[in-house]
Amino acid sequence: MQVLKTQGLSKVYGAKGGVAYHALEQIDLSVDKGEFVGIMGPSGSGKTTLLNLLATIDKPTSGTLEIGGTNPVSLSERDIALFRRRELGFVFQDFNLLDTLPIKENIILPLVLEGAKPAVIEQKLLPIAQLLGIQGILNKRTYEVSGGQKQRAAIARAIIHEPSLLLADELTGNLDSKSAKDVMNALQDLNERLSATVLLVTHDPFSASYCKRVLFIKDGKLFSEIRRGVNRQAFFQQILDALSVLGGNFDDIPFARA
Ligand SMILES: Nc1ncnc2c1ncn2[C@@H]1O[C@H](COP(=O)(O)OP(=O)(O)OP(=O)(O)O)[C@@H](O)[C@H]1O
Repeated sequence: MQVLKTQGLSKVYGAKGGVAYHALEQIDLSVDKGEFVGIMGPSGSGKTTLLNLLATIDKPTSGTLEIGGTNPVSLSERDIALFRRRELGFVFQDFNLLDTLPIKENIILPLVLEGAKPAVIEQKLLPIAQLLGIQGILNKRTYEVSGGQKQRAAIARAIIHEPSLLLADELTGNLDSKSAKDVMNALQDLNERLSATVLLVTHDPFSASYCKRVLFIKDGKLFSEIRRGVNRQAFFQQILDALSVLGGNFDDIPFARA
């Protein structure tokens, strides 16, 4: 079953009056339920632009977009906000947890916003917390837990309402290598055990090596695609090779890590 489909998706900045800049051109992308897809590309290649379109934060100049069978571009502002809340989960580089709330309250927020009953909330919370290895920190405040634990809590919050698609933006960017590994292993478990559909935008070949498929974009166009076999380390090497063919400017790539 297809969760995400784009056809000819394009974004031109400054089209009205200013100098037109084609940030994304004719992106055809399709992601099935349960896939774990990475998007990589040099600085300025259009990754954030693509993510903003998929996140329904920005609208395409042309082309079509479907998430879970709905074209969000056709919805009213109010319905887009609801669509985003129900159909999408977000994980960001800087966690975006609310420091005034305990970890548990942060995680259950999407269900509280939906008016779910306390019993239903408890029923959904524990299995996800266990899967992500954070059941022991649910009553702690955000300042009492590590960066890796914060990010795993953010992943739990992004998935607890069972969205069609989980969008992750540089989710290991603020983590040391041990925490990054824990977070990526947790995300992989989530993808495999719950068939969660994940789309990850990253500069980091180590994080990307956890994906089953990585797409590379360059100058706003899809450039190439590689699929992972059984061996993650071998895929890491394939990603490095693909990046060197891609060229361009990559900031802070930790080439040594596998
Ligand atoms: N609001 C905007 N107006 C005009 N040009 C923009 C705007 N936002 C992005 N761009 C341009 O579009 C291109 C793609 O930008 P985008 O932020 O999507 O790249 P990126 O791949 O995410 O880069 P990075 O890895 O550095 O974050 C860049 O050349 C950028 O300068």
